[in-house]
Amino acid sequence: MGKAAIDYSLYLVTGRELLPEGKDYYESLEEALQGGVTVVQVREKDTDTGEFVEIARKTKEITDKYNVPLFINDRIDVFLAVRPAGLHIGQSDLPLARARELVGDDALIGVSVSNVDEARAAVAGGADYVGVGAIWDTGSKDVTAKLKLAPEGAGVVLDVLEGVPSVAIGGIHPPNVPQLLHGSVSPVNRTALDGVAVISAIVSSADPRAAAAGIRAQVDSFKRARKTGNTQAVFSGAKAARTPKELIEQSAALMAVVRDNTPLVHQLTNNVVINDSANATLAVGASPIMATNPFDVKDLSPAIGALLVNFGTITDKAGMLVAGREANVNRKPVVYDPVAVGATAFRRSTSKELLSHWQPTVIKGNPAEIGALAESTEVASRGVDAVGGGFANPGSVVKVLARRKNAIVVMTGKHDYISDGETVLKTSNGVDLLEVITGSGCMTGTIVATFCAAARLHFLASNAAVENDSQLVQGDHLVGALAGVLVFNIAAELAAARPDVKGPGTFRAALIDELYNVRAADVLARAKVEVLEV
Ligand SMILES: Cc1ncc(COP(=O)(O)OP(=O)(O)O)c(N)n1
Ligand SMILES: Cc1ncsc1CCOP(=O)(O)O
Repeated sequence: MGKAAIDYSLYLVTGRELLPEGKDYYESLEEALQGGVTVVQVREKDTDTGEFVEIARKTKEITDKYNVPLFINDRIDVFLAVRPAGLHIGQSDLPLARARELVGDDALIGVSVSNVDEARAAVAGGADYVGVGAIWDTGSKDVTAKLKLAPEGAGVVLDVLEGVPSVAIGGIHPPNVPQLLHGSVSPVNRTALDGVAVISAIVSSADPRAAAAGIRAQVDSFKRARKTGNTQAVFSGAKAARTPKELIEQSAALMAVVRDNTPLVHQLTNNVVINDSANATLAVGASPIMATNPFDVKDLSPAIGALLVNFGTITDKAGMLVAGREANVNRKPVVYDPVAVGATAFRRSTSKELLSHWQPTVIKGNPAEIGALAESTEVASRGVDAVGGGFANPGSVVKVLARRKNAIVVMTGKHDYISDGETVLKTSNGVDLLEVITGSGCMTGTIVATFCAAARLHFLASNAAVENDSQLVQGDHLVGALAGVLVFNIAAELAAARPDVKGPGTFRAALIDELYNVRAADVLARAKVEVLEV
């Protein structure tokens, strides 16, 4: 008998110790199955063999009723006593080759992997699926000393699986499922997870049916969209190759969307630029809100058009963590500006923490910041500024980083480079005076966030009836990012050309004026955009 194909969408690992008080294990299991669990693994860490076998046997009776495959965690003896669909083993358990000899060729074997080497070995050894983790910290198992992969780390593992199915495990709960699914799409092959494995998200719930149904719906909608959507550039919403003229026209069109809708642009930004950023937001026709308190930002999230997280002075990390997570939950664009991220170890670790907590839609930085995120040593940073001549191939740097982070990447400079991991754009607007006022890069982030809000609103207005979960945040954010860069730089050009501008001080005031005055016609006439790759 051959192996049956398994739907790994929602993989329940049991944990009787986590049941709510008074909740019966078998009752919880059955409700979870009714909610849509597709695979079950019995995991008993401190149970005598006899009792483990009895629990596994009864569990199998229930899973059989729902036609759901059952796995046994770690214990070959329990597997052999009960003969369910398969065995799940970790790196310190029975070796895969020995396990295969004992269970036979018809049984399935799942293997836990936490890095590329373990994943390659599991694939070579004939694993039927891999459990990738731990993704995040969890109270269900002590993973304190272990590296937590976060969605990005899981994506790197998915690239070496050669078609072997995968589930992610560790700290997975409904609010982070969309971030996990979208953020772990692999950088090279664009492979996605086949499912999520959870203990506490279902077992600890008083209503496991509803808990399971909620997560199952999240996984199903992601999978549906992957099947039907454009999987090449799912995070930008780009559907087809476009000419520079089309991209410029689409960018200019978003200016009216901003002015007609006045989106609320929530900004956690540094205290050097907070006032200029708020004024720049108002000038282009949007509405700034600069709230930083974690309690405040959670309530605000449903109402905002977009979120900007600029960590220039990193005074509000708690607010940044909550605001980004809530923006993901509410499916709002998140623009991340990792100011001077390469300059200190603290900044690097804070950036890692933020990006493991939420999924950005756009990452905007100067060459030093983008280089630091890409772990490149080609461009160094001095404080908040980039030094040196720049990257030999800037288009490739933004494209590779975009694929790794599953985000649009904008690298600012004399020329700006923008990529969604497929298309690479180069823009050449702006003026030298931008370099002698503080916060011009931060204001670019603000205006990019504003136009990403518009890109989402534009999508929702024109596709109201269309289900499209292929993106975490709907809308064409490649164009949102491009529009932000163009509007800001063209306003700067208009400001610099004014006869009343004599230097940085007058330029700064004129820039706010011209962000207010700049029109679609100016963008159409002045935008310099090249498509380097499609
Ligand atoms: C689906 C899935 N993935 C990973 C694990 C972890 O297994 P292991 O590494 O053997 O650790 P323990 O579960 O034994 O603590 C899993 N159980 N299931
Ligand atoms: C068994 C296991 N292996 C890695 S993390 C983990 C625990 C997952 O539990 P939870 O879903 O409650 O975080």
